[in-house]
Amino acid sequence: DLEALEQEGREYIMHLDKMAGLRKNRASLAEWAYTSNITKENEENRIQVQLEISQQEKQAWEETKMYRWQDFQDFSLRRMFKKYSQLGVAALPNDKYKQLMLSISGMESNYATAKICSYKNSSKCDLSLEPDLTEIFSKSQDPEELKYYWVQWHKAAGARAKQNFTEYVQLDNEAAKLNNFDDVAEWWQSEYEVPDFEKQLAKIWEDVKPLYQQLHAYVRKRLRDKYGEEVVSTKGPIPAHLLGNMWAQTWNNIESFTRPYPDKKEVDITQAMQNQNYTPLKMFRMSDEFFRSLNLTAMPEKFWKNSIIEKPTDREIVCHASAWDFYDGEDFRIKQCTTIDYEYFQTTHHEMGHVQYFLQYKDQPVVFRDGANPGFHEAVGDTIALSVSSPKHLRRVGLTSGDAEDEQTEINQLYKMGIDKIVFLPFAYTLDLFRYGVFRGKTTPDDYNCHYWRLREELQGVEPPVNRTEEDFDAAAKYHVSADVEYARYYVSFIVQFQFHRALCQIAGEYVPEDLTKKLVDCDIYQSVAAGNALSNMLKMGSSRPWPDAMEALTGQRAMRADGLLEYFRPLHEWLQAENQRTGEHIGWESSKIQYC
Ligand SMILES: C=C(C[SeH])C(=O)N1CCC[C@H]1C(=O)O
Ligand SMILES: [Zn+2]
Repeated sequence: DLEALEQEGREYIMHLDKMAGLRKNRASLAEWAYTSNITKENEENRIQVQLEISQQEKQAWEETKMYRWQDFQDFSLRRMFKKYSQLGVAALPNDKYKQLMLSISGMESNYATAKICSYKNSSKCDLSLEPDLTEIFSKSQDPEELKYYWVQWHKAAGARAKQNFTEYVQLDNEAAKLNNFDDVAEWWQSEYEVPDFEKQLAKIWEDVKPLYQQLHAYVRKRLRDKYGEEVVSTKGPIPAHLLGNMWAQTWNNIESFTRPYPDKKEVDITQAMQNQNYTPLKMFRMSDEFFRSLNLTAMPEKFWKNSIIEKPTDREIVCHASAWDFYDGEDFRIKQCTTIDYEYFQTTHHEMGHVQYFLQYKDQPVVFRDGANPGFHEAVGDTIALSVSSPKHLRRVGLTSGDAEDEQTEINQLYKMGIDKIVFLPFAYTLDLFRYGVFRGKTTPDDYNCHYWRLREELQGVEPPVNRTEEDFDAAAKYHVSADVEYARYYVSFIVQFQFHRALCQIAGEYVPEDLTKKLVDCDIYQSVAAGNALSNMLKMGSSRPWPDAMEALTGQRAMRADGLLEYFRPLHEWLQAENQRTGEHIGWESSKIQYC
């Protein structure tokens, strides 16, 4: 009878889940070995292990299909079977699977090991993206120097990846079809378990665009004031190399000379950290202490032993920050090439947020040890960082001296947060709108670059510093495109983190709507056990329930909405509208004069 069949199914899937945990542990160890020591041998070993594991997964998948799990009564049991019924890339025949793995690791190792020659000394050709080019982009205010490094990096990391990328698209789409998806775009979107995901992304952009356009207009004016009309036009897009970041995805590095009230005290966290001899380990200890202050879980012993928090000098590694779950309930790691600056202070909290999520759901079945959706996993650390970057918290930890919270200081603070959080949204939206078009075949290899820049101009209002051709492939100059990492997760994260932050601040008694002594911009949930417990209740669920259930557990809302972000930035939005009115700055941008199609 059905009861007995269901019980048999339960015993089968729990055993399968334990085996899956061992496979994922083995796969993670092989991938860690490769990305923390990039050698041909470690690459071959990683691919060999992935191949063996894909055989075992294929075997298990054949057995799982035999069960009539759709008729089972138990919701969680059905959900486990549903997840195990999707084989993934292992559905490819061996030779194609291997080819796909080679094309992705070819792009990723090219990105991680690319070296650029110095602008000032053409015989010095050992500059890496991290920390060298990142530091130059954070400090240089020489448009010619920035243009040189922008062009060199996009040649080395972008153009050189075009062949591998074209192969990867072909093979990954074949894998998608073997999993009953039309293409990889549909496969990626299925992770969000809502039928109208792409429409939701568009709706959020519609809600945020007016605020973005005001901020874009203000920044363009301040950049034109500094670099002149020849370099920054009055009504055109902003040249992408002048925004302090290789991909123009966050603009924090131009805060010092664009902030609204320059005569208010400079809040240079990077300088303060360096003056106080911060070390990478201190940054990690401070982040761990914040999580513990919320009654969340301390980083386990193995974390401190196995993590890599500084760039090694004796080998090549993948520097792009990452957090790792080894699926054995005790081995969790972070790998990043920490530098002592505000940006990496944020990144450290971001990565620790991933590990905290791992710790909170570690007693779930392996198949549920995942974010409620990929955006949730990206939002945990950032939500904590919203408290850490508040003036109140920075004063608490001694990174800024006291300054009365007057209106001008508050606008400067919201501006600092806005050139991080608001400007990121059109960038993130572009990256996956571009790849959706590629996977759907609307964008072919002959128009990769044209379509990429058309989207970046239309949504972000930026333009390349020089003309582009189809010899270039600028999208792959961004880690996630070269590493086959979906990016809509960050777009979702930058929206839901404000919904999480607002809920946690209310629980902590730090935010009371309409109470001017309890403003959202000043909220710091540090040491609030009540907030920590509410966050823990959501994180413990992992992916065991559809994400609207998880979101409702913490915020009472079941939908992803821009209202949290818009509420947080409302005073800035009003200020920008008045300021752009005062200066008569053109809102929006006319088409670029740079050739790229
Ligand atoms: C820090 C990570 C590792 Se999940 C990252 O890739 N992030 C964090 C924010 C956006 C995105 C990026 O750097 O492009
Ligand atoms: Zn992340």
